[in-house]
Amino acid sequence: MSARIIDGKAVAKSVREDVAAGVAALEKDHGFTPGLAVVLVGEDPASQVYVRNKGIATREAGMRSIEHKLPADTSQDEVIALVRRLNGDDEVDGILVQLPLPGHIDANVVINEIDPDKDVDGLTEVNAGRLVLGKDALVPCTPQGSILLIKTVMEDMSGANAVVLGRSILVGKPLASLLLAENCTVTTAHSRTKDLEEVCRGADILCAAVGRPEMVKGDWIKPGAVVIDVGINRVDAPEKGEGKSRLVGDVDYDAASAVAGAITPVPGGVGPMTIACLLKNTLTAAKRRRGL
Ligand SMILES: Nc1nc(=O)c2c([nH]1)NC[C@@H]1CN(c3ccc(C(=O)N[C@@H](CCC(=O)O)C(=O)O)cc3)C=[N+]21
Repeated sequence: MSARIIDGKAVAKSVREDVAAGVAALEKDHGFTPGLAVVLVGEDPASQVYVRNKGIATREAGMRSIEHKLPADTSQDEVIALVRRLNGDDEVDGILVQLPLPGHIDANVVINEIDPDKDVDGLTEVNAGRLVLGKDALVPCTPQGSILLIKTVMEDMSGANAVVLGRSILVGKPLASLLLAENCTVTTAHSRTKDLEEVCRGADILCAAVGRPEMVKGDWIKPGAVVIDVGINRVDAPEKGEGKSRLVGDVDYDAASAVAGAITPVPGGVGPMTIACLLKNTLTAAKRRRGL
């Protein structure tokens, strides 16, 4: 059997179209346009690409993109001062501080300065608390996108065994909370988990978010399972030529897709959903801030 391929790019496109329609409706009915502020500190090339892509996607959805690029030696206090200014700026509905930050800046401190109602990454303590308590949170984008992808192939997750591989603050922990909210029986597995392969083999929904290239093998997967590969790892690809690289997930895709019922590819799976959900959160934040 060969797994159904979950087309993250296509689902992301449809989410972005919905957001664009929502933005247009806000303009028409209420006369305002949501704005997303992105803060980038330093010149990390990968981060520059992400920030550029976010700006393009934001404008494509009809929203305003406000970009703040600060030099690598900007002090933590200066970054905090900027975040506070954006908190107080009524034209700004969402704030994203691009991670990672340079080593001399404590990301935790900076992130928690963001007004929780503008925290479109869902990374503040307030939004993490809201998520766990089942209140209206701004939900972290990658886990939110993962849930949307599962829903395209599974109508009802109720009672399903969901295994999340990885316990990061960005993905693993919030994803486990979201799966629980969908009435799954949730196991969070990690580097200390005993009999990891056996735990994975019990999963009706297996989400891999560990950042280890192709760690999950085909025989770890229950036949027919839904496999969500959150990993984006760049590995050498000498077969493509000297010095070339390619992207792989945390799952051995070829082996897994022979066993799974449905699977997300890398690239083209969860990645595109992250940006789509960022736009979705920005629209949500803009509406909630105005009591709509
Ligand atoms: N505050 C903050 N929020 C973030 O959400 C955040 C961040 N910092 N720092 C960096 C990571 C990384 N990230 C990605 C988003 C989309 C793709 C994506 O669309 N990837 C494409 C492939 C892109 C390629 O070809 O390189 C795909 O998987 O198909 C990847 C990675 C968001 N991040």
